[in-house]
Amino acid sequence: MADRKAVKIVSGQPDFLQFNNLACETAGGNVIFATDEWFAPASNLLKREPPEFIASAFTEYGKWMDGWETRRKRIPGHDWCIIQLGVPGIIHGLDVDTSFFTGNYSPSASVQAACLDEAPALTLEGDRTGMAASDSQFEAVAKLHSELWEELVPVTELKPGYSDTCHNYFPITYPSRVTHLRLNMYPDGGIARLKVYGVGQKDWSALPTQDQLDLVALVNGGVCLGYSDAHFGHPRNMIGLGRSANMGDGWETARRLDRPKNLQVDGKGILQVPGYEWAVLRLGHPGVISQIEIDTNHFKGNFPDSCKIEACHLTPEEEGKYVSGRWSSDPGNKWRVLLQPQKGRGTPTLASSLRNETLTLRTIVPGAIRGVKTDQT
Ligand SMILES: NC(=O)NC(NC(N)=O)C(=O)[O-]
Repeated sequence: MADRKAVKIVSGQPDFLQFNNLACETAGGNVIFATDEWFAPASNLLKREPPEFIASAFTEYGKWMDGWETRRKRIPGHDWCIIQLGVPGIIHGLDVDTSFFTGNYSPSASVQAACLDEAPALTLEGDRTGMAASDSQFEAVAKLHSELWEELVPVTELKPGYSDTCHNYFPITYPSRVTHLRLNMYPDGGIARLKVYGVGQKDWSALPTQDQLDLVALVNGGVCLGYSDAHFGHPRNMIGLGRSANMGDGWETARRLDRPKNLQVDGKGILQVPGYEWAVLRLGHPGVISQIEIDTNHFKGNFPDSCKIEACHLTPEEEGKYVSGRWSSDPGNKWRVLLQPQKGRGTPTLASSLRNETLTLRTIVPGAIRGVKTDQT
């Protein structure tokens, strides 16, 4: 396989950024409680869009900020909020992003985790003014639930929200499934986003084996393990919840700017652009694949010329051998074609041509799907 680029790990950035954001609002993440939301609501922490700063924007509460920002504390205690993950799972890393909070960022933070079958029964309503609850009431709620929480990140100084310091990355080694996080700010201040990078973990034991479901979906534990290019959109977007809102919600590569020197004409006189883009996705569970949907919604002038899907079953050890940037080689001759190359369509979707196509490769029990996307001309 001609490899355009190895998986891109931008130098200095942690590997865990490749995983899914399990707390993102588009994955169903939700803030269920916050001690104070005077300047800006905690729900902003989970927004998918990068934080913004609008110098002229003020509200009746103060400067408009794109994040969670509490008042300057004049009483003992600290501010905290509880986040219900959209996709419960194993967490590999956190980004506490303080973008644009400079004179008002939270100086320190800690993060706790819990696995709760039900959301904690919080007796206090968080309110914007924070006036409804006295500090002792807040402390009572905190204490009530203290046995639920295990420490993921101890109290740690944060860096301010300038462009070169705003990402406060924390690699996490915590082997248990997490459903809820508690983010603590010491004592108060602002944080723009909390990104929770990990892999969803579903309880498969409760599901009948004959049920059809999307094995690669983020909510079912699917994850992108590698790709050739993610210039405009990461391939993990393909496995998000529901249909995409716009092009930014899909996988989009950069144009191959080296095209002119690589153009070839085949035996039939048809122009060919050699090479292709690829992404490797691990399924949430091994299974028999009977249907594939490839949705090119919104990609009209830039949909892929064609695509092909290959599948294989890999043990964790075998996967480990591939992961070190060597997805382009196939030493074990493992990959089998699941979907022969299909011509893409810009509109409305390629899915319409595949939705009814049943692939009955009953002899293959894939543990991964490899999607291969050619570049447009
Ligand atoms: N200019 C500010 O941001 N002031 C205050 N914050 C907001 N959002 O108004 C503060 O707490 O420092």
